[in-house]
Amino acid sequence: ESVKFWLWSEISSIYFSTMDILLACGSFNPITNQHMRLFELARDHMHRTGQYQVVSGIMSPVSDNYGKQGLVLAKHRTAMAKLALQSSNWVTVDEWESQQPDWTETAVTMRYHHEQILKRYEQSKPTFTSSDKNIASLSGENRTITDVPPQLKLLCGADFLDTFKIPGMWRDDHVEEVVGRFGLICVSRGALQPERAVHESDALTRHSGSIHLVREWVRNETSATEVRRALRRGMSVKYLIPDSVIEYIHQHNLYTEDSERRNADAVLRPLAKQARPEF
Ligand SMILES: Nc1ncnc2c1ncn2[C@@H]1O[C@H](COP(=O)(O)OP(=O)(O)OP(=O)(O)O)[C@@H](O)[C@H]1O
Ligand SMILES: NC(=O)c1ccc[n+]([C@@H]2O[C@H](COP(=O)(O)O)[C@@H](O)[C@H]2O)c1
Repeated sequence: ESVKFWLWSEISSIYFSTMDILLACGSFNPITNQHMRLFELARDHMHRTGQYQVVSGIMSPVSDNYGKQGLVLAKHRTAMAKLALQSSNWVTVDEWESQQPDWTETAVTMRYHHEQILKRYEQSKPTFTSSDKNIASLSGENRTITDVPPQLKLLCGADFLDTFKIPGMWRDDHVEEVVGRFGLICVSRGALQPERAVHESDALTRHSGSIHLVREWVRNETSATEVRRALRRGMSVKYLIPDSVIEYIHQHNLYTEDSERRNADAVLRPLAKQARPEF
């Protein structure tokens, strides 16, 4: 009986779940342990619904012309993220966004990754007989559902959700696209109230079925800003970010009074770009 139950639960989880790929966009200036925890928390949450199988995660550092104060070069932010994520067997860093000549809207980054996923899916899709059409392989954690391509979802923290309501920060059609077409997983952050952010936005409420709110019970208020502040003051950031990243920062003398002044008077690129009437 227990074998029967096990088989049933295995097969049903394959048949009834959707494969998901999580994409986190941000400065990662520098990457922190909590950035990596976001992926773990989101994956556990999605698996517990019984409806989603998270197969991989992508971290996409923003490009140099984002205009955020203290932003160090993308090549360093990417290198640090790669060092940190050496410890993950399912999350990788993607450089496409960081290498674009101008800052890229998150909806556009999502379109790019969505296309890449579809391409890879089409290339790797095996052919099936009608009887085994849904199951490609059933081998431990590598099982795949092949008649539906993986879905891309945006992964973020609660402060990201709050940026949707900042005037001029997001185009309405991009919010629709990110949330409605793709879907969003938002992890709580400190005292922020993501439920309220959804409630107070008509667009987010309309698509609340595609928004997954994850509660982080071990409240962790690590922020890259605080990490940079500690580094400038010569204080320890050990256990907030991986040792390999600390070493990289010291080797390249990355976070200094000077680096923090970078973009100090700049307008954030989304605000400047979206303010242009022809855009
Ligand atoms: N402690 C945290 N809890 C939940 N989400 C977080 C946390 N830190 C970062 N995030 C999320 O990670 C993503 C990338 O964040 P980002 O690179 O801006 O880091 P940050 O720590 O917020 O940086 P900064 O302090 O410079 O604003 C965002 O979606 C953000 O909400
Ligand atoms: N209109 C948009 O697409 C839009 C606006 C603001 C921020 N973002 C993105 O959100 C992320 C925010 O990162 P930070 O929290 O580091 O500022 C970045 O990846 C940025 O590109 C997108």
